[in-house]
Amino acid sequence: MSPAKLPNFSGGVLAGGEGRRFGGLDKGWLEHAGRPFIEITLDHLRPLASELRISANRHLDRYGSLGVPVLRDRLGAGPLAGLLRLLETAATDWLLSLPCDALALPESLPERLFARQQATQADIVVLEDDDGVHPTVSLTRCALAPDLEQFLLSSERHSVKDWQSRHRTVRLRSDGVLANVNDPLALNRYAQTLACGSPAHG
Ligand SMILES: Nc1nc2c(ncn2[C@@H]2O[C@H](COP(=O)(O)OP(=O)(O)OP(=O)(O)O)[C@@H](O)[C@H]2O)c(=O)[nH]1
Repeated sequence: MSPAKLPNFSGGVLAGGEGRRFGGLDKGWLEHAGRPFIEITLDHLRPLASELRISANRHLDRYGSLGVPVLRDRLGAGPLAGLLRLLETAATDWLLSLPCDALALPESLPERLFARQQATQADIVVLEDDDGVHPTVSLTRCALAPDLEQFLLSSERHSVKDWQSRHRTVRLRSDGVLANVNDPLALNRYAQTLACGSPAHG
């Protein structure tokens, strides 16, 4: 699918986590190559999405200074809480979500997610690579927002995979690099592989 044929979609960056593996730092504001993670991640979506939003729970003014609406969680915990806010306020039928530490993405990811959705008529498409499934790198039908709200109200475990498994969810096998850096080791490894000229899985 060419960029010109992409359906309208909403781009959402999940940046509301506690960043425990980074010592509690706000991951969106960590830097790689002199740029905050949040800016690098937004750039993946900026040229293609019809609207962009950030889901965050601290440093709201700072996130707001990026010129993108910022949504604070209202219900639930973990990435699903952010996903709910992004889904229920989207002005489009589809949400493409990314974690705020998505420093590198497989090429043409939006086109490939939509192509997989159209081929399968799934409600959710999640990215999978050699490291496993990445539930927050996904395309989700926004009409699922009321179901997600019910799920958050009724379940104790707020696992993204558990919620996605209630719906027609398919995987998109990645044939490229996804660098989402969850801890300092992964960030160092990513920086080193870039310095050697060959980005590797993060
Ligand atoms: N809005 C929102 N986003 C969240 C929440 N928890 C995690 N996220 C985001 O979801 C994505 C995946 O989260 P994780 O990497 O599993 O968790 P994290 O809190 O960022 O990091 P750790 O504390 O080290 O596990 C990240 O981009 C987080 O910022 C939350 O409670 N609310």
